[in-house]
Amino acid sequence: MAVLVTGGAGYIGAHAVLALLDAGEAVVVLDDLSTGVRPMVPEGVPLVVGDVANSALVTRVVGEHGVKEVMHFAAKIVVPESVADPLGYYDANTMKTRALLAAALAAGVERFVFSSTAAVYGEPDLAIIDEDAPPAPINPYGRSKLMSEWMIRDAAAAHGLDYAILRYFNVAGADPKGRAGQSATNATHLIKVASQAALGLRPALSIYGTDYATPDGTCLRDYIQVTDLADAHLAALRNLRERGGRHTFNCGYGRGASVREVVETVKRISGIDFPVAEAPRRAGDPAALVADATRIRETLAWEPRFADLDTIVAQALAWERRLGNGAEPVRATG
Ligand SMILES: NC(=O)c1ccc[n+]([C@@H]2O[C@H](COP(=O)([O-])OP(=O)(O)OC[C@H]3O[C@@H](n4cnc5c(N)ncnc54)[C@H](O)[C@@H]3O)[C@@H](O)[C@H]2O)c1
Ligand SMILES: O=c1ccn([C@@H]2O[C@H](COP(=O)(O)OP(=O)(O)O[C@H]3O[C@H](CO)[C@@H](O)[C@H](O)[C@H]3O)[C@@H](O)[C@H]2O)c(=O)[nH]1
Repeated sequence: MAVLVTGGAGYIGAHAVLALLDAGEAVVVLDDLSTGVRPMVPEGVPLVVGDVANSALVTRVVGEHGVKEVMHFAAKIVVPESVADPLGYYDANTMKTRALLAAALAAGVERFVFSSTAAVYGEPDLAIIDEDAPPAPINPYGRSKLMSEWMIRDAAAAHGLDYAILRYFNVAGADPKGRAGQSATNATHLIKVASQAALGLRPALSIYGTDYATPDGTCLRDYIQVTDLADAHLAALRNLRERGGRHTFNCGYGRGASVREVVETVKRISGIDFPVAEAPRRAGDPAALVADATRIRETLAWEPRFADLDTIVAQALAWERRLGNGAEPVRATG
């Protein structure tokens, strides 16, 4: 009986695959390789190249691998792209999740773990957000994910599915053993971009907005290390197996770091003083997004192992060095 991981050749999905393998679970990956890369799927793990909306394919994979559980990571994830191409995002994230859900339910899947996002909260009044805060996404990406959450809840109520919706805050860092990391070439995430600037792979870094109502004027984010996040998925799955249920969990640490703090940390850890420019605000950026993570800690007994920003940055730099050297990601052995 294998866990079906959609998007398992992508950044977070690949780390979830490693966490599952490390825990002795069988895994099958379904990925269309639109942003994911084949070498991120460890040796020995079946990779089915295809679309999550291909119902016949999903039915076949579920049947052939005895799948009862799905972790659904596959999505488009770039916020500005979602503003430029909203219908593309509703198709990729909302409609394809609907198709996957329908095929999975019809094929007998019992448990579903879904990648949602802090973007469902929009621009919250409160700096620290718990799961009961009213969702109010401010861009098509966040709305495409919120609609998926609603579909999962409704389908679960009608068809008896157990689920965990995980709302990630800002995901960063890399596998501590160096087996995986953020490999996308056009990534826009701050820690990735700053690491590339430190290694000379980008000429400079721009800080978007220095006039926010935050202690140093730059945005605050709750950066969660990707292996800790993968562990949270495993804990959520085990909880569903043991107790069933329907859950929504914030995934973060409950503390914010400013853009300036992140930039200073990357400079200090790398020992490289790369050029930094102050630029206007980026459209759609809330001033602060910090998770109240009480629920996931209490319900799943989830204990982060890599919550320190220095550690996260060191991992991101190590991974970037490896990619900068032209090396392919290592094929992990699990
Ligand atoms: N990176 C973050 O900070 C962040 C924050 C919140 C939520 N998320 C969510 O986490 C999930 C994973 O994000 P990521 O950062 O690993 O992105 P990613 O782009 O690295 O991974 C997405 C993977 O899904 C695959 N994929 C996309 N559409 C597909 C389809 N129709 N069929 C099959 N495969 C498909 C891609 O090839 C890729 O391997 C997404 O659902 C994203 O919305 C990410
Ligand atoms: O070159 C850069 C890149 C980013 N930032 C700033 O850094 C902060 C973090 O930005 P980024 O790393 O792009 O993440 P977010 O825009 O916060 O969004 C991420 O985190 C969200 C959850 O909090 C997820 O929904 C999104 O998918 C994910 O991209 C923001 O204030 C940006 O303005 C800069 O100043 N310069």
